[in-house]
Amino acid sequence: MNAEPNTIRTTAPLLQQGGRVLIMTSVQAEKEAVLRGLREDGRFDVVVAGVGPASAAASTAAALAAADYRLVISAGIAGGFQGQAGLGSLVVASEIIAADLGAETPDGFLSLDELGFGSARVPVDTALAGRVTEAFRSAGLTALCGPVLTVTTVTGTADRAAELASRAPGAAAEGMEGFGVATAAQHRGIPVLEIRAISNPVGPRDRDAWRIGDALAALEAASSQLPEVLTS
Ligand SMILES: O=C(O)c1cccc(C(=O)CC[C@H]2O[C@@H](n3cnc4c(=O)[nH]cnc43)[C@H](O)[C@@H]2O)c1
Repeated sequence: MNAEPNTIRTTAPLLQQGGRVLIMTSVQAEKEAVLRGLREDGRFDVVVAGVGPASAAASTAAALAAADYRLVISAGIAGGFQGQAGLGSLVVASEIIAADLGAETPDGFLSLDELGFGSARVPVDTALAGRVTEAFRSAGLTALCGPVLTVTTVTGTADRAAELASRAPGAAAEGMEGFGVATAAQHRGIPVLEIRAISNPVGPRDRDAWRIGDALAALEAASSQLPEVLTS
């Protein structure tokens, strides 16, 4: 490990002086959406990490061992919490939280932090996350900055959605890779962002209602803004 956990290295100006950015997606369709948005900007590498935090962490660690990066981004589609993030909108993580990493007790869930085994939260550079969110909005996209949860099981009931929202007040989205990508970046002292495009609501499972095409279009549009916002 090259840095203290929870240390955020300064991130500006990220893409100047030869700085490179690593973007991790879970599947090929997300990678292709990101690449379309980036329009062959050679300062970015986009890698498919696989689904779930373990595969994401292992893939990110391998990529970070192979080249120097100034920033790591976990990017993809995600579920949006009701009242927070609507279908086709974008969420930039203000914090990356492993929402089901802990222990169940008769009195409720205890997080890794409460158990005293480290932290289930990886901080982000909130100034950078805010700048990226503003850039998306300036481009006419619907975007918010809020906590993004990493789960190992996609939420499929209203009760589970409510339980997760109570563990992480203000939770905006849930995906399955952010905490894995962020942990690998944190171990090397490299700043991390998570950018999610909302394909479905977090709640009762209805796969037919997933709007993957709209989410991938939003992910592409968001990616097209990254070269400029990370240069300024
Ligand atoms: O079927 C397709 O065409 C397709 C295209 C792009 C992506 C997918 C996925 O299924 C990606 C899986 C990926 O998506 C994240 N995700 C999306 N919604 C949720 C959710 O409600 N809860 C948790 N994760 C979600 C997750 O990061 C998966 O790895 C399919």
